[in-house]
Amino acid sequence: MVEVIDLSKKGRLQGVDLHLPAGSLALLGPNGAGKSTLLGLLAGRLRPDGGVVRLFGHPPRSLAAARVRAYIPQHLTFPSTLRAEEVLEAARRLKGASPASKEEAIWRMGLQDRLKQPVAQLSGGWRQRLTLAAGLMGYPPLWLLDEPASALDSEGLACLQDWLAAHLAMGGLVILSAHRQEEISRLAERYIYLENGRVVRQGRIEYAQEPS
Ligand SMILES: Nc1ncnc2c1ncn2[C@@H]1O[C@H](COP(=O)(O)OP(=O)(O)OP(=O)(O)O)[C@@H](O)[C@H]1O
Repeated sequence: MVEVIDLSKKGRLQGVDLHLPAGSLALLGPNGAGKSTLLGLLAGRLRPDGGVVRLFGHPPRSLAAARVRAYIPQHLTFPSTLRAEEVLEAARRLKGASPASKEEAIWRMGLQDRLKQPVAQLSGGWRQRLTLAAGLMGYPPLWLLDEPASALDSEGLACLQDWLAAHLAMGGLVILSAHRQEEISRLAERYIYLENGRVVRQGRIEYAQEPS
């Protein structure tokens, strides 16, 4: 459950309210509307100037909130000399996830044939798949994803869509930002539309497709 009441960040976000018991929510809006700011506040990376956030009852900067949340920012870099498999193993240890969770993350994002490659040699889309596999491994209940699909090809998007659907089927919660209509309709059930840091409309996404 995500609860947000009158959340503000000076010059970037104003008076945002959210009540999300489960399901997936897309943050929409033009460049600079405040989507990443809202995700950063939920992720505990930014301090609000006003308002309240509770993630499963926990304040976002608490350890308890960190345990229930995966946050994948727009630009995440790994040491370029590490191989993909080393990144995934480091993520597994950091999270205390099981080897089976790591294996699932690898096949969910179709990374089986890329494991030996150094991060520096991966294309942008494959790096994004690696980032998602490392970040979402072990199914923390809340996924906060900043433009998770912008670098993905259609196969990568299908991988993410299937994984996200499995997560939602288990009662998980996803908040993500997106621009392309294809991503929005395949990844989210509801949306809020931000302009100049304010929610100007919200509703259901009408043409959400079944996962492949
Ligand atoms: N570190 C920062 N310090 C101050 N203002 C910032 C900072 N980062 C972003 N902003 C401002 O906050 C506002 C919201 O930016 P934000 O990155 O949240 O928008 P966005 O909707 O995610 O945009 P995009 O679609 O381009 O990713 C913009 O006016 C931006 O210039």
